[in-house]
Amino acid sequence: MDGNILTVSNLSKTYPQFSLENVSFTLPSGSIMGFIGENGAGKTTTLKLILNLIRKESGDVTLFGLDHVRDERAVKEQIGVVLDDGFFYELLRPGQLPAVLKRVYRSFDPALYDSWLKRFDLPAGKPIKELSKGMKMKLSFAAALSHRPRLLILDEATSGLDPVMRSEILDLFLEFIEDESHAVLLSSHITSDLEKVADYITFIHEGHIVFSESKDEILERLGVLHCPSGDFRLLDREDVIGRRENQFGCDVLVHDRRLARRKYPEYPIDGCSLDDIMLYYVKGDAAC
Ligand SMILES: Nc1ncnc2c1ncn2[C@@H]1O[C@H](COP(=O)(O)OP(=O)(O)OP(=O)(O)O)[C@@H](O)[C@H]1O
Repeated sequence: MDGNILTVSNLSKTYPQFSLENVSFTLPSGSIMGFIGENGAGKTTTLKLILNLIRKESGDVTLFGLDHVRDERAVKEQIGVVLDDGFFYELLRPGQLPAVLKRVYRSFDPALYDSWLKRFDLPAGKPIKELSKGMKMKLSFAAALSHRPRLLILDEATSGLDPVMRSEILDLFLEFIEDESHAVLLSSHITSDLEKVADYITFIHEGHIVFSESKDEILERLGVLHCPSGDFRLLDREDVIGRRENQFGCDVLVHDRRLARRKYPEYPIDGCSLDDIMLYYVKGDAAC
């Protein structure tokens, strides 16, 4: 296996009104990747394709050096999954889950599961359907972590949690990847969380990958230039990702803020956030 826990190559899937086209990215061991994109961009579809929960049309997915379809059992044994679309065991109680989980995962560790229940303050005897959304999410984490996976795949898994619990889960991710042989892939709309913990950001827009890059590099490179609306046409189009008009003029997301500072010293240029980047790509207008 190379240094990547996950390699996705040219993954495609077509629904009647949506297609995911040639999605490719790699997730190195020892890292956390944030998967971002607007509602309906294709995040859940990509994660479900990786997990072989839905059938791909074309492309390859390799996890731990294994093929995700041919070696599905061995691959699943090493993944912890938390999806946002409900918990499957509503009628059971947390204390009854080990009986189910040990049939699914050979390496399921009941003592480890109990320790997660305690750490998350979860009642073993309460029916799952009576737990709050946040408690169900925490229970999903306990279940996902108790077979000692090497990769966590999480779809909007922190959105129902309060800020204190979210911060605890983010610390848990950092702890999880510490030994360099684990990794986390998480989709989230809470980009401030990703700014705190992600090493890489993969941005998907309308079924296409816009970029998959080191978070620090992307946040250091891109910037927002402010100019009077009439001056926008003076900028080289190749420097511009998108622009937004406001009452004071025009804000322009540029590919390289250092280069833009040299080329356009008359205009102020700021750094940008992941939210800015999504907003300009999704809603920004690049036309003069
Ligand atoms: N089973 C399906 N049949 C038809 N279309 C589907 C199906 N599942 C998803 N889609 C469509 O695929 C597109 C991408 O959906 P997906 O759930 O992957 O987006 P997402 O990026 O996870 O969005 P969100 O942030 O809202 O969760 C949407 O237009 C959705 O309607």
